[in-house]
Amino acid sequence: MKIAVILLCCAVTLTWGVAVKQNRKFPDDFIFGTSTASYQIEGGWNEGGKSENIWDYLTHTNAAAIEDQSSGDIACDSYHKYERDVEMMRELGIDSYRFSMAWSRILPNGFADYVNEEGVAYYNKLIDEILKYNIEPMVTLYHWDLPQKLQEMGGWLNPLIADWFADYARVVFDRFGDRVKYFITFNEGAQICYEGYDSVTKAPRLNMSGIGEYICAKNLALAHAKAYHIYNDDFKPTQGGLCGYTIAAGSNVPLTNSEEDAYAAELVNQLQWGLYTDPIFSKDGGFPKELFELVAKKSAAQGYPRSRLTDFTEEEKAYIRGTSDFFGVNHYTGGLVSASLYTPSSVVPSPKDDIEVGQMALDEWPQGASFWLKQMPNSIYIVLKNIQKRYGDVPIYITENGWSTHEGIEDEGRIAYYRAALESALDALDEGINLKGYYAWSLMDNFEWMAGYTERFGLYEVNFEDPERTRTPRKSAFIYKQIIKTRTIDHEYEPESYVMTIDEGH
Ligand SMILES: C[C@H]1O[C@@H](Oc2ccc([N+](=O)[O-])cc2)[C@H](O)[C@@H](O)[C@H]1O
Repeated sequence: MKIAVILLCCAVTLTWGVAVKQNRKFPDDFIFGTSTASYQIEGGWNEGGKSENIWDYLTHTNAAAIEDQSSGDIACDSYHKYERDVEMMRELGIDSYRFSMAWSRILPNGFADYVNEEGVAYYNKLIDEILKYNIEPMVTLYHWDLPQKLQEMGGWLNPLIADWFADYARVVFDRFGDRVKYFITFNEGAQICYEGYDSVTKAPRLNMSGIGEYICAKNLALAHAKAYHIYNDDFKPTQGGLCGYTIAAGSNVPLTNSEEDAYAAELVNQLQWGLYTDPIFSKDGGFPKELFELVAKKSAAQGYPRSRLTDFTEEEKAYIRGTSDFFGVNHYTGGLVSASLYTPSSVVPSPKDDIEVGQMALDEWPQGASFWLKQMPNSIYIVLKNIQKRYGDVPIYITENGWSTHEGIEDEGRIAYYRAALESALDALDEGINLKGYYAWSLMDNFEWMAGYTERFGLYEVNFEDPERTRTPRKSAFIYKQIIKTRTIDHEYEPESYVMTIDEGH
C-alpha cells in the first residue's frame, strides 16, 4: 500500500509537471461539446403523445426512491425551452451537442407499429435549430428511459428486446439520419444492467443479483449489434455517418505494483466496462475471458447447473464483433484497486462477489457534491491509456465528464476539475491517443437520477423553483467558453464579467 501511495504521489507530481506545460493546444478539428439526456432535461413527460417510461413510472409510484422526492416531469422543460438551450450552446461556442431521444416519445407503444409524429417533430425542431448554428448533433438512442410497456414484458431481460430496439433504431436512423451524423446506441451498459436489473439502484430497480446484469449485458450487446448492422447496411451508404457505443469507465489503478493488484484492476475493468465492450471491440469478440471463467466457476460452486453468464454462440460473437465506429467513454472518477480491499458482499451471488475486488480513493483527492465523485489525478489519461491498451487505436470520444456542486454560480471546484481533466486529455493527445472529442456533462443542471435536483452538474445553473426554469451561466461556463475559443487551457484566465454574449460566427 505504501508503495502505491508513493507511486501515485510521483505520478501526481509528474502530472502537475505536465500540467504546467505551456503552449499546448487542442487540434483544430478536436470537437468540444456538452452532453444531456432526455429524461434528465426534457420534461413534457405526458405531452405530445409521449407514453410513460420506466423513470416516469418509478418517480410516480415510489417517490421516496429519489432523494428529494422529485421527478423529471418538468425537469429543465427543454421540451418547450429548446431554443434557449441552443442559445446557450452558441454562447459557449461548442462544436457539438450530445443529447438523447426518448424511445417513448417516438414510439409510445414501445413497438414500431406506430410512430408518434409529434415526438418526431420535437426532435426535428431541436436538430434543425442546432444545425442552423453549425453545431453537430450527436444522438444517443437510449439513455435509460425504456418505455414502461416494454419493461412490463421483461425489459432488458427479455431476449426479444434486441429486435424491439433494432426496430426503434431503424425509425431513428430513417427520420433523423439525413442530418444526424453521430449516433450512439447505448449510454453505459453497466448502469443499465447492473444498476437497473441487478442491484435495485436505478429504474426499474429489479433485484436479480448476480443474474440480472449478465442476462441484460448479453441482450444489450445483441441489440446494439442489430442496430449497428441496420445503420451500416441500410443508412450509412447514403447518410455517411457513424454509429458507436458509450460506456462509463473509471481510472482503475492497482493499489500496489504486485501482480495480484494488477490482476484485480484488470478484473474491475472487465466487470465495469469490458463486459459490454469486449464483445464489440476485442479481437476475438465475446465476453472478457477471466471474468467469464470466474463467473462460471463461482456459479458451479454455488450449485447452479450452468453459468449465470451465458456465452454467445460463435455466430453471435462474429455478428457483434467490430460493430462500432468509435468508442464513447463517460469518465468521472477512479480509484485504487486490490483484492485486499474486498469486503464480502452482503448479497450472494452478485457481480462484485464474483470478482472479489475492492477499491479506495485517497482523502486528499477533492470531493464533489456526489458521494461517488472524487477528483483523481490524471484520471482521463489513465482511462484513455487503458482503452488504447485493450483495443488499439480506436477513435475515442469522451462523451461525458463533469463535476457536481450544490447551487451557486461560483463553481471553482468544477473549474479546477475541467482544467485538470483537459490537461489530462492533452497528455493523452501528446502520446498519440486517438481522442477525437470531449463533451462536458452537463450543459445545464438537470434531474440527477436518484439524487433528484440535490446535485448540480451544469455549466448553467437552472432555477427549478421558477416556472420559467431560468438558466444562468456559472463561472465555469465562461472558462469552458475560453478554452473552446482558444483551444488552450489558460489557468490564469478570469472572466471580466458574468455577462454572456454570443461571439460572431456562432
Ligand atoms: C452525472 C452523470 O452520470 C452518468 O453516469 C455515471 C456512471 C458511472 C459513473 N462512475 O463514476 O462510475 C459516473 C457517472 C450518467 O450517464 C449521466 O446521465 C449523469 O447522470
